[in-house]
Amino acid sequence: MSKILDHINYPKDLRLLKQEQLPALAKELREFIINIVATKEGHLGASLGVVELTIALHYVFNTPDDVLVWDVGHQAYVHKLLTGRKNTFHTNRQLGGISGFPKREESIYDAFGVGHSSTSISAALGMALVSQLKGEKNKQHIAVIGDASIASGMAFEGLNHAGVTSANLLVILNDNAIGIDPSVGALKQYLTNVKKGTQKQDNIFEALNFNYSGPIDGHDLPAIILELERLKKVKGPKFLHVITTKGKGLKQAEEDQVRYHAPGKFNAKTGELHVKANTIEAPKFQDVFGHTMVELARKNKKIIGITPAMPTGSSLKYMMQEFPERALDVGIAEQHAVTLAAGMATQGYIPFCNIYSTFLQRAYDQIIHDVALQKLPVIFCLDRAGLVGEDGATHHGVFDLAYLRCIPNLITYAPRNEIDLRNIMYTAQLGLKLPIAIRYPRGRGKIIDWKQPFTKIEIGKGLCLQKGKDIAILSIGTMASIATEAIQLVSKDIEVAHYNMQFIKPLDTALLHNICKTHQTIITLEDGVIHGGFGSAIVEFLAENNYKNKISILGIPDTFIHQGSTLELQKELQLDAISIANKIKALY
Ligand SMILES: Cc1ncc(C[n+]2csc(CCOP(=O)(O)OP(=O)(O)O)c2C)c(N)n1
Ligand SMILES: CC(=O)[C@@H](O)[C@H](O)COP(=O)(O)O
Ligand SMILES: [Mg+2]
Repeated sequence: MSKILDHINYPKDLRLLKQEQLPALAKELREFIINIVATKEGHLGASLGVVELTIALHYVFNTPDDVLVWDVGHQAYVHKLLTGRKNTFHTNRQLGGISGFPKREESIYDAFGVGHSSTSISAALGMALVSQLKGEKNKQHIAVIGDASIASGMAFEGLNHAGVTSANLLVILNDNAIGIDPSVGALKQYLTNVKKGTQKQDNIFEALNFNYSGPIDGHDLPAIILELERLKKVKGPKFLHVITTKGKGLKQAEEDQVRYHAPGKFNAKTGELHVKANTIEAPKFQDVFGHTMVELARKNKKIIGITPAMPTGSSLKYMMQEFPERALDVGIAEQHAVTLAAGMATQGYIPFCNIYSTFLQRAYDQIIHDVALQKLPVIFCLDRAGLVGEDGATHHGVFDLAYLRCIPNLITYAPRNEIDLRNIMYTAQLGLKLPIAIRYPRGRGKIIDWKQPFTKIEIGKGLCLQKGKDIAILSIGTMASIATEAIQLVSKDIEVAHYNMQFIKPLDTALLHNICKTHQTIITLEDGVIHGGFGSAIVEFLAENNYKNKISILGIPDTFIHQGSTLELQKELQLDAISIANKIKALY
């Protein structure tokens, strides 16, 4: 029997359906998403939770003329299927495929590019205000934002502004009471009370001048459609509170919402996760961070762990389990996390502030103004540094070396392996006079036996990993292991020296002088942008000291890098061992 979804490619097809057909379509959409995500991986729970809401939005509103902005965008799979991407959805998040997030160049239905949270209200308000200026009276501008994302500062800034405008803005709060991990904070408590009907104080959103309605059941299609039809005719800022269940329709995803946020491969029929064969693997850097935090916190009572909404992703959850009062999830609040850490450091405590490299971009002024300028010894642990893979351009942590290196007082270090990560964490909590940023990649390292006794690392010291007279490679962080492979590939013909500089700041200038004097040709290797990053630091050193060595900078070129597996991207960017070996040969 032909399915309803077979006949739907765009919202215009959807709008031809009778309302009674929509629940069946919702079921088909869930099956479609489950079947593909089960084998191709991706974000699951969030999209399963907004199937009815997405259908209703495209059914009632005249998209793309009415604009729909998804916050974060990890929940936009249904939107993608209903807006021309059903036949390419199997390429979701893969090299050359469609993006896992809404992206303007991908579709006119993707009104705004997303990936980082809490931007939707500001973006939709911007569009709404321009509509007003253009005299477009009936156009609606809709921001769909989750309960964790709305608690972020940026979202509040947008609400605060919108409330004093007459913009045609509809903010839809998709409240499923969870982010990736359970939502936190006073706003979450407020929303829970609203749901339970026990909220005593005034409605926050009405107090901000929004025409508020809800909470309504976000899986009840007739109820949502009725309410959206009503809101379509209301002018000015409106706020609809919708209650949904993350993972709706897949038992396991409803029951273990954290795991099924992005579950990896699973059995589409049973919902069971694929269990890996029992092989001994090197740990994830994240787990090295998480377990080391616990170990250090047991001995040093002044240590505090901070994460903005990523306790599971960062593995700070281990410390949260053992020391709940000293390990804090502050919600999606990167700026707050940094300044909170700064405040704690003024009191002699030792905050480890763990933030994904890409999300720390949000808190740039806080690093400069609140931490570095005041020489506060905050320990930044920058997770997901370098290429992150399938999340793509919005999430690669490739800018940090460049954006941190120019900040005075900030020590910047990239561990070569798991043991170095442990040791620098140990070193940092012994007491530094300055802040330090420690950046490490997503995923597994290479050392199975990583839990070695702690050793102090000398700040500002690089390492000679291999001597060689012909060419010197200067690597940073985990790129060292790719450099090692490349050197092996050419070792029959070329003697390549390998230095892992460890610190981008302060640079080991004594070692650099030595390298420049003994090697005519130098290659720098980093998993960050080549403009302003590690290689640039070495070029500056050469220029400042009048060295005339031949130098080649390998890293991320001056362009945004799309999605793909990290290995695929490394090959494409010629940052894999074979490409680097070829580069060495070409320079020899
Ligand atoms: C600035 C920023 N910080 C952190 C994240 C990581 N992140 C992605 S989704 C998410 C949770 C979002 O929760 P919510 O808004 O409630 O949406 P839901 O997943 O429940 O639909 C987080 C923390 C991000 N994308 N952007
Ligand atoms: C949408 C989003 O920002 C997160 O879900 C992100 O995809 C998590 O990335 P990791 O899988 O690397 O934790
Ligand atoms: Mg949520």
